[in-house]
Amino acid sequence: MHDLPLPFPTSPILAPKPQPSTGPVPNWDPTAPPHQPSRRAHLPAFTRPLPPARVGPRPRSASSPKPGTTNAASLSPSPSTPRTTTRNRRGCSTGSRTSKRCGSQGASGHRVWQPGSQSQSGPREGGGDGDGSHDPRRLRGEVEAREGEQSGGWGRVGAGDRWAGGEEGWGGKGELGLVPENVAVRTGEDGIAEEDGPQPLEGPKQHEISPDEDRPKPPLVRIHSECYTGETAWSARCDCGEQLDEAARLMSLHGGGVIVYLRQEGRGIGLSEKLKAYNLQDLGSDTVEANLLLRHPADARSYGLATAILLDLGCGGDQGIRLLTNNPHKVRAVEGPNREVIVRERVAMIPLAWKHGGKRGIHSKEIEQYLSTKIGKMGHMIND
Ligand SMILES: Nc1nc2c(ncn2[C@@H]2O[C@H](COP(=O)(O)OP(=O)(O)OP(=O)(O)O)[C@@H](O)[C@H]2O)c(=O)[nH]1
Repeated sequence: MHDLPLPFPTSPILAPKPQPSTGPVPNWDPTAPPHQPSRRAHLPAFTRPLPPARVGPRPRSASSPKPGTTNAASLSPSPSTPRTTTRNRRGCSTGSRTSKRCGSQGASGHRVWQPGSQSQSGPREGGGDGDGSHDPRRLRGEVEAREGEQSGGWGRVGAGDRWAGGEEGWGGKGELGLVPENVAVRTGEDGIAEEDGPQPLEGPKQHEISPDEDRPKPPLVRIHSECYTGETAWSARCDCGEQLDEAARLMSLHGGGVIVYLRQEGRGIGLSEKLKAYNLQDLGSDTVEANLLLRHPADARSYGLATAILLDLGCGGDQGIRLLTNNPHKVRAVEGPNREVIVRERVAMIPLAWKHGGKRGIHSKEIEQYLSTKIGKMGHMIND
């Protein structure tokens, strides 16, 4: 049977790509109006549909979806938040691009918190990195090109989940963790959730209303670069693992957010080259010098994919985002040349050891050198 293009995004896992037609379509009705494939049918399927919610049973209310249609109820920021997007039998979201809001359930079927309305902002004059890598049309192509490479998919983070791309683990060139209020974060001796950690379900209100404005704050966003050594092995050479957990913790306390996980290990040079750089650092080079000695740029990353992902989630427009970072280049890069995504606020990621006088977080000679090189040579702003 011929597969007509679907009017909603499909997961590469669940749905085969439509094959080009080689002949007349069986049962084709010549009197029927020509099929107009929707624009969405040709857009990349960034995400795969949510697995069944794992945050425990929820009482079914009269407005609960019927079996066969699902939505991300467990990620719903507020019981009063209208949920209009449902899924068809394939589990695909039927939400439309135009109605999508950053944080609302989007094309992927994921729900990320996003308050308020938004409109598209006009282009920014003379903005951007100037290297052309953030042209949204190019970004879209970049995502499409990478779609084929995706080995896993997208995941959300729910209670009990760690930072993995859903059930199949890491995958793809960029991954997304959607952080609901009941996110699980690491706790322990140096844990970050002990003192003022997330308060599941009974936690803070999902929509933070600032006193002087009646509209909610822009969503928190973390664009995180892969760091196997820091996040998985908890190396004391960098604070990457701490930053990832801290981002999740902050989002869990402040109504959710978006984590875009980019597979740009070692600032884009890859794990094996980063390990070579570590050897050079042991011989006295700093992180920048080590990269240069290995004939790599000091920072080989790009953020065009992150911009495209945020746009796909509806994070473009006037409301903007609050970006968790100390890296000014990241702020500029993620906005794109025409300021497709507006960073309204930079939220500093202060090392826990600095915040807590060395009582918490990572402390080592290496990390102090690592941080001082970031400040001195890469312009990072590690302050509030
Ligand atoms: N080449 C290299 N990469 C490193 C080193 N230490 C950590 N990384 C990588 O650096 C990336 C994290 O980037 P950072 O520069 O620490 O931080 P950032 O993302 O630019 O800035 P923040 O948003 O403030 O965290 C990850 O991909 C790590 O794997 C190192 O010594 N050498």
